[in-house]
Amino acid sequence: MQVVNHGIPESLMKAVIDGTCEFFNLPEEDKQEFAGKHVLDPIRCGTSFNTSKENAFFWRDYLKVLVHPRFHFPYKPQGYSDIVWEYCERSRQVARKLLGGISESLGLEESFLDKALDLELGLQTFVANYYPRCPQPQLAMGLPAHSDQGLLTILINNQVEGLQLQHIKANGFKSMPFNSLLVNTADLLESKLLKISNGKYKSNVHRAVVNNKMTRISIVTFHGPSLETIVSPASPLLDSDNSPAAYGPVKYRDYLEFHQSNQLDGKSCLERIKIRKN
Ligand SMILES: O=C(O)CCC(=O)C(=O)O
Ligand SMILES: [Fe+2]
Repeated sequence: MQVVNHGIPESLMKAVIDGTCEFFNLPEEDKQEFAGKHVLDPIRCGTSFNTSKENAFFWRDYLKVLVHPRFHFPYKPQGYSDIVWEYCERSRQVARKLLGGISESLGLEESFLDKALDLELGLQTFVANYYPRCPQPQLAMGLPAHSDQGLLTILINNQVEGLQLQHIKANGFKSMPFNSLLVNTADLLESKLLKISNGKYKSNVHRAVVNNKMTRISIVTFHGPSLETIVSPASPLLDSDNSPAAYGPVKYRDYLEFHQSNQLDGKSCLERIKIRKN
């Protein structure tokens, strides 16, 4: 979905994009300091998605940082951290407001998901994606088709087209307009609500393509429950005969670790927690 009137100033979004551009233009040895080793390290930057598992790399550099409940961030370039802190605060407010609306749309109290998923201590991850100009874009991919982990993701970019959403009916991918705040519904929202809400909140599958004219930057904030939350279908919505649980309970920390340690491949992680019927 696209969100307008979200209250995040355009100047702040632009400052985040500019700071990101400066970060990726730092000398390689400066960025190495933030490389990180484990998928749950608070600051990690690198290339592709998971180079230890991939044979061919994606045309993408990234910076991934855990920004809530504790804010971490690289200390350079100067001023980048303060700008991102402000942006993350505001995007988290937008995400919580949207999750309140989603709760209500399912006939639950506005605060239902907030309380059930402990969003006060919710994990928020900031990801900056940097896709350099690519001489042969038809031979490369920025990020392959995937669904996001977490509940909701909020995305902005530097006004360069590249994000494509999968359209089941059209049997293909369609480009998204590039000038709005884009919200993707992510895996845990599906696991909590699929079937129960008649598929109203499926996690959407998307990918990022590259081009040969301009570098593309996207900023994605992932909003999830607290790491210790056990996510399972919302009990007020379950009815053991008509709407049985479609997904098994999973601790968010385990799901996140699993998602980040594998290759990006459609919804394969969500499939792992699906309850199979014999
Ligand atoms: O760059 C984009 O538009 C998509 C990024 C994305 O899907 C992600 O970081 O999960
Ligand atoms: Fe994504």
